[in-house]
Amino acid sequence: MNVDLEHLAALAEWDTPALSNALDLLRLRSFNGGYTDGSIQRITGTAAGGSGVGGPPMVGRAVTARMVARDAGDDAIPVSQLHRAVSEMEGPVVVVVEDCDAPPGAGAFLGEVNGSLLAALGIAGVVTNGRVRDVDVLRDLPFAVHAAGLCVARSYMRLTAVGEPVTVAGMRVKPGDVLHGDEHGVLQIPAEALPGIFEKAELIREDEQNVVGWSKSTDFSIPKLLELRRVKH
Ligand SMILES: O=C([O-])CC(=O)C(=O)O
Ligand SMILES: [Mg+2]
Repeated sequence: MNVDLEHLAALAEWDTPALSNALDLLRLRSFNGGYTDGSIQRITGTAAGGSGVGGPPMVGRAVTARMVARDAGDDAIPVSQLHRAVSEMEGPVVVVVEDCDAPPGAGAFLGEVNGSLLAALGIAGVVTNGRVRDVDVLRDLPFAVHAAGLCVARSYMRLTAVGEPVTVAGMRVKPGDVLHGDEHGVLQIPAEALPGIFEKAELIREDEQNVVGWSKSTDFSIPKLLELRRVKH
């Protein structure tokens, strides 16, 4: 499905909880899927020098890859395949790397060198269930990094596939999928949710702000609270 790039820019105005609520309202997917499960965190933000805390959301379309690192093997493919896939994707790109080792994290794909090359290609972020290194440099690169944590070594790291569906932190991702990420995690936005998601997000924000505003107002009372019926789903 085609994605309007203006809609991608508009997604960056919202945080992941708001967009997730709006997706629930649209009922385009189950309530318990389509987002990362908390086993990965935002390691760096998108602002120069940024930590994982604060900073603008990451928005882009997925370019996918698989890697292994724990043991030696002769299944490596050239990293140029990834660079080609990034350069051919229309719009901002989030590179999604599934670390296929069990357990993952023996060696990093993303560090200073791979990160600098991807920065030169203008990517919006990297999402991996694996680990990353050279974190001081990653903090200064102009894209967000979501990963399971940091690691020391490269080990036998190599890419083994590009352009295949992958699963990262419980989230299934296909090439071209729209991803939105912030401190809370990464959310997949079904293309058919655009542009309707914005109206739903506004509705929910109004509803929530009414309740929050009331909780702080002089009109608030415990009897009224006990009468309040907020039923979801
Ligand atoms: O050695 C690797 O490929 C990973 C890494 O640290 C870098 O990209 O700088
Ligand atoms: Mg390095």
